[in-house]
Parts: sequence; structure tokens; C-alpha cells
Amino acid sequence: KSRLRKRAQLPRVGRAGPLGYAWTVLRSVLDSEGLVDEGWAKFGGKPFVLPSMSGEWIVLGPEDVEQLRRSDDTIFNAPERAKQLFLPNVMFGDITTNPYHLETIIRSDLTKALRSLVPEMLEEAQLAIPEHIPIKNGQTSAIIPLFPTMVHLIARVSNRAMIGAPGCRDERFLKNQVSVAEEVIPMSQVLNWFPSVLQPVVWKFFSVTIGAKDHAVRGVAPYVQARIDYAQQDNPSTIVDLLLRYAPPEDIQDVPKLAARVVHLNMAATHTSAIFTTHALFELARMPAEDVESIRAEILAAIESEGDIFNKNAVGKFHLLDSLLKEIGRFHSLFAVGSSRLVLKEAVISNGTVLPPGSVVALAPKPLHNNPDFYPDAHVFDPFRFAKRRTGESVTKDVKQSFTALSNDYIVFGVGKHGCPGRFFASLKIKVILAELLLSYDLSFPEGASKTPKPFAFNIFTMPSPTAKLEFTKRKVKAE
Ligand code: HEM
Repeated sequence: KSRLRKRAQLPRVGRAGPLGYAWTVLRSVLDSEGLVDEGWAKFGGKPFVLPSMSGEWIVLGPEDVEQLRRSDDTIFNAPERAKQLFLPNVMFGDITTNPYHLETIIRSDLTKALRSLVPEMLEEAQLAIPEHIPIKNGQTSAIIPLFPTMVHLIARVSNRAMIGAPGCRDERFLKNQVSVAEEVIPMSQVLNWFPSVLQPVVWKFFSVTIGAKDHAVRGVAPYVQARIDYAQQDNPSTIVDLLLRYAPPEDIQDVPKLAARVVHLNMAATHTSAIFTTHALFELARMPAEDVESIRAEILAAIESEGDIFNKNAVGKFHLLDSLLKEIGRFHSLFAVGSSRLVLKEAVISNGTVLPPGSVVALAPKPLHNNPDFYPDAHVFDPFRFAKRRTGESVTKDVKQSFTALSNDYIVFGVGKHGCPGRFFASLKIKVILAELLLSYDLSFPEGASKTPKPFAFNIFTMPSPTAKLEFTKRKVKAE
């Protein structure tokens, strides 16, 4: 007898019946994570359907992660799903038929260029931090809204790598880059309510009204043009140079399209990294002082071991900071469901269910990251969890504990061939900024403020509280 079952037999989370369905869809807007937790508990970690405003997600269980990891896009397709979910071709023009800005550049060239980018990002962080944490004359500390400040700081340091200095310091330019995600992500949701023929018209209407993406593209265009004019790409020093190296001739004639690719990359690079930086600073402010001191001491020792130079090798030795970031990714999920793929051909999943083409599958980070087989005391936030697993016996085993290592039990950066190609850049950038902040300031919650600010959830995404504040007190000794 066949064990195979039809897709329709998959259980669904939420209230029963058509009205219950509508209620569940509405709940998913503000509480997808709660729905995923509920479905996982109710169906014992077996696949189930999660309804949402942008259609149904089939949330897969731990047994199916390996199948997604190995997939080569013939059955479970990532780029098609990204197009369906974020509609880049509607909002940015056709930048995904030849997605060289996402693949070649970020995956290989940027990662190779990281060594030379560390001193640049460090210099930018050192210049930007005092501007973002303005301490008034005669005072020793400043209280700032953390998440929006980190978004801005990250955008500036990222753009030192994207377009170079001094362009990355232009406040208006940065504001526009940051606003793009705030326009485009909710818009992709709204556009999904319209049939595809109407989407360009609806987008045109909204984009003229809001305009963040158009402003951002116009902001990047002069830098692209300058790099074309000076043929800087033979000796690349920014991501724009790398982009020009791979751009086909027709793209070189189309500066706005090239600029749109940079804006698209900025979108992937900013809020994600700012979320980690914000969580890390809140955690550091909550942590026992001696733990913060051990992280600082390790940073100082690593820099000293490189002849007092804060370079990429030194950052590679910040194991405690690396562990803290990895634990943040494990403990605070960024999204309720991720690594989604469009099913292109009939596919059978672990429990024998046959999924028809057109289905959407995804993984649920939070329950996977709470698997007691891999994470004893999973409910406890242990900043040094992964550092403790580094035994020093085998380099390969130790590397597996690092923040950027992908595994089936740690899916913050996704799985398989579409796992985040920007993660090495992101990790370095975040560490440079955090190390600089830790060496310069003591961190604390302002008097009377909650030490566990409530995160903000929208659709599948979860962000740290956008209004919670942190106090930065200048430290007396700052090692150079
Ligand atoms: C902490 C920061 C970041 C996090 C948590 C993050 C997370 C992710 C995740 C979960 C995916 C999807 C993986 C999958 O489908 O399995 C992804 C894809 C991607 N990310 Fe990141 N990301 C971060 C930073 C960056 C940065 C800085 C860049 C660019 C400079 C970047 C560029 C990309 C690109 C181009 C993709 C698409 C890859 C593909 O489909 O092949 N990301 N990221």
C-alpha cells in the first residue's frame, strides 16, 4: 500500500472552519511566531500549514531540513520564491534574470575583499560612533534609542564598503537607503494582494507617493557613474567597483539599473545586521559585569596578538563575541519562517505527503533552535554556549561553532546553496562595530526602563523594540 498522502491532508494551525481561517490569517500579521510555536507543539514537529496574508506556508519539520539543504532549485526553488515573496522585478526592474550582484559578487569577490575592508570599516565606525552617541559637554553619558541608531550606523559602515568615503557620510543618502526596506518590504506584502498584471500600476502609484526607492537609486547613481568614468573596477575598492567588473555591456549603459542593484544589496545588508547589533547591546547591558569584561579582555588580547593592529585576523580571534552573536541568532529569531522555497515539481516530504507544484515550503528557526538534542537548556540564553564547544582539539570542529557556519540545527543564515552569501561581511561588520563600542563605552539601561524591551513583529519578521533606549557611558581607559 502506498504511504503517500495528499497535500490537502496536511494539518493546519489556527482556528477551524472558514471564519477560523480568516482569523488565523489576521493573527499571522502580528503573531506568526506564536502560530508556529502552536503548530509545532500541536503536530509534534511534523509538517503543517501556516496561513498568512501572502498565502500558505508549509512549515517543515527537522527531518526535512536536509532535503532543503541539498536542493539544487530543480524541485525546491529559492530564486523563484524570492521573486514571488519580495517582487524585486516589479519594484526594482529586472535585476534577477541575471542576479550577478547577489551571486558572484557577494558570494566570492566581496568575501575575498574583506581583509582590506576591515581597516576601512573600523575607521568609519570610529568616525561615526561619536556622532551617533552624542555626549554633551560636561556629561559622561548619552541615552539613545538603540535600534534606529544602529540601523543608521550599520548603513554608514556598510556603505563605506558599497560606495566608499566620503559618499557614505552623506546623511540624506543614508536616510534614503534605510527607508527603502521600510517602503519595499511592506509594499511587497500589499502588492501580493493584487493580480500580477496590476502590480506594476499599483507599485507606480505608491512609489510616486512614497518614493524612497527612487530617491535611493538617484542617490547611488552618481557613484556608479564616477566609477564607470574612472574605470576604478580594475583596482576595486568598493562593492560598486566589483559590480562593474561583472556588469554586461547593456548594464553599463543603464546606470539607474546598476544603482538599483546596489540599493537592493543595501536592503539585504542593513536591517538584518542592525537587528543583531541591537540584540547584542541589550544582552551586553543585561549581562554580569565579569562576562562583559571577559569579552573585552579577549578583544584586547586578540588585537595585541596582531601587533596592536585591529585587523581581520584579530577579529577572527573574538571567539566570545562570536559566540554571543551566534547565541543571539539561536535565541532571538529574526523571522517566524525562513528559507522558503517554491515547489516546482511534485515533491515528497519526510512524512510521505506529496506536495503539488506551486506549494511553498519553509523552515521554522525558533523550534529548530530549541531542539534539546542539540541545545541543552535551550530556554536559557547562554552567551558563551558556542565558545564552550570550541575544544581546541580540531580546527574543523571549532569552525563549526562559529557564527557564520551553516548547519541543519542553525538556520539563521538559511540552508544549502542559497544560504546567506553576505554572512561573512555581516559578521565582520557587526564585530568591528561592537568591539569599538565595547572598548569605548559601558552599557546600561536608563533608570526605570525595562531590561527586556518587547520586540516588534510584523508578518514573518521580528525586530527589536524600535523605541527602547540604552545608556552609553564613556569609559575612562580606551585601549588603542
Ligand atoms: C546578520 C545579518 C544577515 C542575516 C541574518 C541574513 C540572513 C539571510 C537569510 C536567512 C537568507 C536566506 C537564506 C535561505 O534562503 O536559505 C539570506 C539571503 C541572502 N542574503 Fe543575507 N543576511 C544577513 C546579511 C546580509 C548581507 C550583509 C548581505 C549583502 C552584503 C546579504 C545578502 C544576501 C543575499 C544576496 C541573499 C540571497 C542569496 C541567494 O538566494 O542565493 N545578507 N540572508
